[in-house]
Amino acid sequence: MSPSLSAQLPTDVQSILTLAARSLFDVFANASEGMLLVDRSGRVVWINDQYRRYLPALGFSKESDFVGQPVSSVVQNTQMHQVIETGKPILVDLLTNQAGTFVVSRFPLRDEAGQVIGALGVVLFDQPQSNLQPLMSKFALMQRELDETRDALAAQRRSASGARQAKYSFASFVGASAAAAEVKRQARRTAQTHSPVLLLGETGTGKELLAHAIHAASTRSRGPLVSVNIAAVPETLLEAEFFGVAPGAFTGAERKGRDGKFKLADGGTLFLDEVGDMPLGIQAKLLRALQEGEIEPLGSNSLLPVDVRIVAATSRDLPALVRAGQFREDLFYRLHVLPVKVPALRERVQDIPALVEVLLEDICGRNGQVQPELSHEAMALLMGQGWRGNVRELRNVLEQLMVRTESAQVDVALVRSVLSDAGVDQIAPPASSSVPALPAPSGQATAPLWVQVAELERQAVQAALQGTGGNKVAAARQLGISRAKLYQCLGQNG
Ligand SMILES: Nc1ncnc2c1ncn2[C@@H]1O[C@H](COP(=O)(O)OP(=O)(O)OP(=O)(O)O)[C@@H](O)[C@H]1O
Repeated sequence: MSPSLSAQLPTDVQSILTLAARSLFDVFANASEGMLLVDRSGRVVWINDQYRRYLPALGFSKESDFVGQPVSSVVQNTQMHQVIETGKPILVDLLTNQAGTFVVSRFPLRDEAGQVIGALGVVLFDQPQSNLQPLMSKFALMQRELDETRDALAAQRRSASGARQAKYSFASFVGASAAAAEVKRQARRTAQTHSPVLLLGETGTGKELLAHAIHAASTRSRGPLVSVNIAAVPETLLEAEFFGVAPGAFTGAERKGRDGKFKLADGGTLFLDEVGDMPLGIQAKLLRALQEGEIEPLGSNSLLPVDVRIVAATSRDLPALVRAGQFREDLFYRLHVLPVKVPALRERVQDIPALVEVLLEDICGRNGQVQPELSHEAMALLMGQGWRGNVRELRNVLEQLMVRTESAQVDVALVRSVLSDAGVDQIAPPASSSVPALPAPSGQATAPLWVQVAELERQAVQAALQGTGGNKVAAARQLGISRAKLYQCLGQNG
């Protein structure tokens, strides 16, 4: 039967709205899985028949024990009080409690004057896993695709910008000498804090390696590690490199804007290599970024918060630069919170055999070469050098050695020839009959540690003395110890 003409919509708006509200309520009441009403104070005043079946699961056997109670004490994780407080509906939400997981809607109820006088809760679905399965799996798929795309984009950005995960850990820092152990101990301690770290040491001593290791051992290890070699970036480009460029600030390639290293390192570590080479103008801006935790991209008038941990390194004498007015004193103190002095290779000659072993393994592995042995004299000669370029210079010499040898053993003559061609300054060329300062034979491994250490020290001092023709001052300097310590190592009292 078609609807009769008399069954038409009322003509005044108020009546239409009242009708619409009642109809909607009826639709919800019949099609939903349950409804509950609370008053202004959040007390349950009514539930419908469908809702009643959840009472046992909520821990109530009688409706009269449930109705009349504050909703937050009878329905775990309810958000009805939030709707009453804010007057805003929560159109779709997931509610999980001891009765299960539900898709729910919550609406404020208002009086004539617009005052919130209560709220209506509707259970739309009580088995979202099965009811909403197609929707949920589509959502999960899209979410997964979004995550994968985000990861791929972040990886692309990282490789394009120099941001990456740490390449080295503390285990990569080869050396068991007292000096090496001490620098590792200090660097490890800095990894546990959030303050800036300042790595001080000559070129090639492993400052960058330690910066990676500090990042890898810190709570930021999952974040990016971004490096800037300040000496390698022209002064005019440094500001954009650090702080980025706002869209539209420039024309051409920069039109779209670009993130700076600070932004790229957000949540991670920014390694500032050669910080002593930073121009004064940028120093002021860097100081502000460190103090305020905010940066201002070029051409933008707004400040961007960034959360970056700074590890800086320099081979220059920063206090001297401060005295000469080339480095800001306030920035120096800001960076000098956790200074770590990285020893020169000549201060830890005992580590040279282990370094040679690791570096040769790497070089030969890359070239597909069989790793040769170095004769004792050849090793002693390497241990007697000044190594102004430190581990990097040692590696270069070993690479050249590998190019020039085909034999299973490298002898002292070849090492001498490579050193002289490479222009390595021979601070202490040992006599060909020298006794190399090599680790104690394994037969001594059962002796108490202090005996073995003392023996190693004695051998190192003797090798250095032979290299300096008996000059104790030169030998002590070469070993990085005092003259008194040198005598002590020889078992003499100076
Ligand atoms: N203790 C070490 N163990 C193993 N390899 C090392 C060690 N120290 C340095 N190296 C290697 O020596 C090379 C130079 O090290 P790195 O770049 O970290 O030095 P740096 O002090 O940062 O130098 P620069 O100041 O010139 O930038 C790298 O190949 C590094 O892996």
